[in-house]
Amino acid sequence: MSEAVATLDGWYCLHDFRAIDWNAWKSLSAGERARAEDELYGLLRKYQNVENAKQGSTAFFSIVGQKADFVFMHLRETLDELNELETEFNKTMFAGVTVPTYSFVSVVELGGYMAKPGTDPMEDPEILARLKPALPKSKHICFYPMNKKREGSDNWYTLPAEERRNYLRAHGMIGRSYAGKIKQIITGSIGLDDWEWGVTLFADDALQFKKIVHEMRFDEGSARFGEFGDFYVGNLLDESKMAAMLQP
Ligand code: VOV
Repeated sequence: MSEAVATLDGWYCLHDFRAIDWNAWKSLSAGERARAEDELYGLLRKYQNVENAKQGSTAFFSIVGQKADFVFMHLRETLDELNELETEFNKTMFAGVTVPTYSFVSVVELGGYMAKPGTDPMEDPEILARLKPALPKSKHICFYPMNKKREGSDNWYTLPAEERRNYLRAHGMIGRSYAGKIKQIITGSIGLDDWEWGVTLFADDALQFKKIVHEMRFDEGSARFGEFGDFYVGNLLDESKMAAMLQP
């Protein structure tokens, strides 16, 4: 049996994708729409307060294309809190005109492959900050789930740990060349959802998503072992942008 890597795990994560039922939204009266928006913006402010108190973080982005209209990416200490957030939103009037399209449950993860021997990573403030991060307010988001292949000789999980470490070192070198252009949050979902990881990228220039994913496809670790789900890409939302989007 190959040696399993010890992961470092941080905040739990829920990606909650919704579509807006535009006919239902337009059929509400002006008063009902105003109440629904007030309730939504009240929640956004509540999420911001949680982030200010460093008890979690929430990213709110529109989604381009037909897979969804917007996403909440929530990070919280416990799965219970994520459940409460979901239910709280579902009870709002605004949620009544949305349709859930996809969700992904995971936990912020750092692999132990690059761990420095003899040190306790949980004592390192830089690592703790990466496990419980404030989500970037970049202009764009890109999310996709992925697996590492388990087929015949291309089985990530039967590779010796040293070989996996070498692949990830090469992967990290490519990643580092995007410093300042892309921030990545890797969340682990083995045992939590239908894929093994969620990859969430943030950038001010959306073209950098295409560039990094393209470049990584040629890296042997991704070329041999990477399997990818649907891609979601979108733009940063706030109260005023959402209000403009919801203008009937
Ligand atoms: C934006 C840049 C960027 C950077 C700097 C970066 C660096 C690193 C390092 C150093 C490490 C190893 C962690 C450890 O062990 O300490 C990882 C780990 C990982 N990555 Fe990554 N990654 C990036 C970006 C980045 C992207 C764009 C993708 C998607 C891959 C693609 O083909 O589309 C990805 C995936 C992952 C995954 C799924 C893991 C976990 C693998 C495992 O088996 O555990 N990642 N990643």
